[in-house]
Amino acid sequence: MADPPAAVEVDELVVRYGELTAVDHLSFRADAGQVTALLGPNGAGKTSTIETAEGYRRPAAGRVRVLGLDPVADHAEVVRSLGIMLQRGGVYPGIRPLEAIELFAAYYDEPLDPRALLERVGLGDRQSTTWRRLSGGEQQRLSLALALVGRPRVVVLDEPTAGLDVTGRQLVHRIVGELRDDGVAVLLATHDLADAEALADHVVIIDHGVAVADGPLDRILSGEGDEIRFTSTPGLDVDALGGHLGAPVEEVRPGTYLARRAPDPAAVAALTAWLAERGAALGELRAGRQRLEDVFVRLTAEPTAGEDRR
Ligand SMILES: Nc1ncnc2c1ncn2[C@@H]1O[C@H](COP(=O)(O)OP(=O)(O)OP(=O)(O)O)[C@@H](O)[C@H]1O
Repeated sequence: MADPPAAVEVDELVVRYGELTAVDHLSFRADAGQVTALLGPNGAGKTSTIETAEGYRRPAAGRVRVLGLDPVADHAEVVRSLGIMLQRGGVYPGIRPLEAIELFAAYYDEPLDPRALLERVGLGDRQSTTWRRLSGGEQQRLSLALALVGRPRVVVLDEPTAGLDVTGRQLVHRIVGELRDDGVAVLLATHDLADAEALADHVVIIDHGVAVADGPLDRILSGEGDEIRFTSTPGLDVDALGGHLGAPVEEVRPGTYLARRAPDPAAVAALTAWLAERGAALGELRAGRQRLEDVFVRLTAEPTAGEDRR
């Protein structure tokens, strides 16, 4: 059976600025009821891709479809189905949160209730403060509310937790979870890899305009699978430990170790017994599943001269 149409489909997309190719034959899809994280170092091409999906930029080649529509040719229709959380403003500085939400709500046939939405983003007690006097985190919350008011089927969040306190961050996490449960496609561009690891179902990592990883989060984190990563006292005898485990062990950073063997319970037991015999500490222990940050760094690190990308 054919796959259902993607909420966002990026197909061999090329975006150029003069001589510079910012996005270079990029393909990926974001589906309904899923959070798709778009990750990449500064200048990787994330914003260029998102702006093309929003219809603000024309592809030099390839194409983008949002709910099967062309974001440039069908702009008005795409904008009605798309909720975009802008990083900065986009509203008149003298406007108050409730007014802003009511103003945006007027564009839609069946908007969410503005007062309830204001409460949902934790701004119930900021109704009469003007935008310019809201704190940075409060402005972020209002931007999120404005993205949601039209009940969008696709939501684009650009750094939604940047500058938010712990409560604000938890609130964004909860709302993203609710959107996913409601069948909304969420496209999340972020540099916060802990956020991406906590929220994403699907991950696309871009580097120099090219996808260097694209797949379900679980598959990306399981990677080659055959490794145990742990932290302990720096300077452990890795050769002796390797002999004990029957696999090479490397101290990848002072106090962070990688044992290249299948992370079965026997191997973990052998490792912890070896550490206990020497009175060595055990900090973080990751068996099989890598951290998204480690995968990201490995895939996007610039190779130094004479070194291959691993
Ligand atoms: N309007 C523009 N004119 C010229 N070059 C641009 C323009 N916009 C982006 N670029 C360049 O295109 C490349 C990709 O930029 P883009 O903003 O898409 O990356 P990004 O992944 O969103 O980066 P960041 O994480 O820093 O926001 C960069 O080299 C950037 O300098």
